[in-house]
Amino acid sequence: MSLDRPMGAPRPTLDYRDPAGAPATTDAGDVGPPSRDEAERAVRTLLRWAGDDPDREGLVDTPKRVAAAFEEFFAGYREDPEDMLRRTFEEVEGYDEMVVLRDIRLESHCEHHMVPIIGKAHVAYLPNTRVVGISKLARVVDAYAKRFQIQEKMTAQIANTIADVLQPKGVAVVIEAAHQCMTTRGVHKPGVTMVTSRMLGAFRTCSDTRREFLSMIHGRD
Ligand SMILES: Nc1nc2c(ncn2[C@@H]2O[C@H](COP(=O)(O)OP(=O)(O)OP(=O)(O)O)[C@@H](O)[C@H]2O)c(=O)[nH]1
Ligand SMILES: [Zn+2]
Repeated sequence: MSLDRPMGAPRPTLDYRDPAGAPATTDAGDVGPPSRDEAERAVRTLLRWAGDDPDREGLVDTPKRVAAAFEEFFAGYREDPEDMLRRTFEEVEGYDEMVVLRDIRLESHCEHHMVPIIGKAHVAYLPNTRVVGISKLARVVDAYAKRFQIQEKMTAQIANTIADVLQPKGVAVVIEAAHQCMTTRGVHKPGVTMVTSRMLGAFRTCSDTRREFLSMIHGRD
């Protein structure tokens, strides 16, 4: 079944570290993944650029630590979100009501400034005979969050992947997040939260369904 997809259906793109993908080339002529040593040297350069001495005791291991931190922050490039949703369960006694996972902690990085985007995601779907393990919905959120992102794209990617793999009657994703590029630099507006949503299928076409979802994520006691 096809879901209403007004903005097209971008598929997850393979990154340069995926063996199945072609190596990416940049304007600087870089091809393929840099070595860890290159990455650490780049961090040294940034430390010097910031005005500090990368050889002083407190900073000497920082390039190593930053490289290791990047492996955590950007683990999503090594994950396949579609694969996470392949295992489903059918013995649900005909359960066909909305399944909502709310308040999923979201940790991402802004692709413009490489600083954190911190917030929460709410994900819902209307099952079409099959359900998926709920942890998998949170894993899909992580797989897209742990990349360089803008919030709109991340919201759409999560919803589109769930729609493509589970083929449910509808999918809804809402993300509420604070962007450190706005709170700790630039325009300096602490407390501002960006809210994005992607509604597909019944969540898009049926206002009652959408309202039920929104009241489940916001109308709490
Ligand atoms: N739509 C959208 N914009 C974002 C997101 N994250 C950061 N931005 C914005 O991306 C824009 C980048 O603007 P530029 O003018 O290229 O960069 P800049 O000079 O650093 O801009 P300022 O942040 O205004 O200082 C800024 O307005 C950011 O607030 C996001 O997830 N979605
Ligand atoms: Zn930013």
